[in-house]
Amino acid sequence: MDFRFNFDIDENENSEADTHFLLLGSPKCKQEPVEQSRKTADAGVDSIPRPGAAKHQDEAPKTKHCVKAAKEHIIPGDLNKILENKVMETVLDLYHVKVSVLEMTCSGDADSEGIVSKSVSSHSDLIPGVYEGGLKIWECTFDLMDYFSEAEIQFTNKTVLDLGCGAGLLGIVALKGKAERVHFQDYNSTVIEEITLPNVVANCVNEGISGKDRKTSKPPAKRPKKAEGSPDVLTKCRFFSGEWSEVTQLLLSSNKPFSKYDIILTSETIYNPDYYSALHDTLAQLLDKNGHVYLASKVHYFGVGGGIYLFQKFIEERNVFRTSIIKTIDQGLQRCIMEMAFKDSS
Ligand SMILES: C[S@@+](CC[C@H](N)C(=O)[O-])C[C@H]1O[C@@H](n2cnc3c(N)ncnc32)[C@H](O)[C@@H]1O
Repeated sequence: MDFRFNFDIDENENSEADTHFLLLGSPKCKQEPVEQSRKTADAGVDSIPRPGAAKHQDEAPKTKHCVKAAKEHIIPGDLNKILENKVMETVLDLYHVKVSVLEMTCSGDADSEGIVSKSVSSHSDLIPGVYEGGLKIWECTFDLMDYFSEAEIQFTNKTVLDLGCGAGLLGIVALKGKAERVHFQDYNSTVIEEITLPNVVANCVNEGISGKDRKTSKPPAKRPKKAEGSPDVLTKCRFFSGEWSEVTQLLLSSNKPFSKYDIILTSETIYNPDYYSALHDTLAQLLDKNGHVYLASKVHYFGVGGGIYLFQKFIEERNVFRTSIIKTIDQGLQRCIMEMAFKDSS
């Protein structure tokens, strides 16, 4: 699969994105004098470099940056609404929304962030701080799915987070593996509403698409069958959008009971070193003390700068987690699967 990066957003485009966010009123925009920025930069969890923040604080006397606020997405009562107008295709026996059709049909309220049109018009799969790639299924998702089968990873009765979920296939596999709870997080609310939630419903709700269709992947079902009956599986799920530190705060401060995750799954989320601090702190705050993170990544993201060894070094310097590379995939761009657990876990 060919991916397009766009990390050279010109000033106008960036400010347009910020204005757009302001008009929507969803993300919080903070304006900090440089001294304040420096203070928070030394302060650990709150010092997270936010998507959209200037890379080098010294170059920006005042940093105005938008933080994509966290939101929990309420699952609509009428599940058929979620599948309405969706064209699905299959991969590895899983159904997912066909993005090329979504690109032609999704606008207005359905794409209030404007990320579908921005991604198409900029020919880009990543627009930092605006769109973080969740409309597409990235190849390391499949590496991680293969690894689950090979290593016989058990999800039964586990609490699982699919972090940076995009299509949500990893969380869907965990749901099918009888996880007790699965939460899905993506940066973009459009991704959660137009991709992740429909995929969960199509794959998991009362066989939203019939088991018969599922076995014959040719031709793929274009439209999911109606979701019928009690959507028990959805009572196990929660869906969140927003920047990682904001989602963490929302989960930890919410009135709803929250227990930490036994397993956090995350694929292709370490391409941008600016986000490492936020990602590290999110994992540290949300993982159960005996939990495991399974992270899949390319060895290096050309043009962006991140990669598995850079992230591993970052993690080791923080001295909270132990890491091990448990699989290397050598076809095409080299890719890896890394496992993480707390240093002091049993
Ligand atoms: C390249 S996509 C990968 C999507 C999916 N995991 C896959 O493998 O197909 C990266 C994902 O990480 C999430 N992400 C990246 N940076 C983020 C940030 N700073 N805060 C929250 N989510 C972020 C986005 O939601 C996005 O879906």
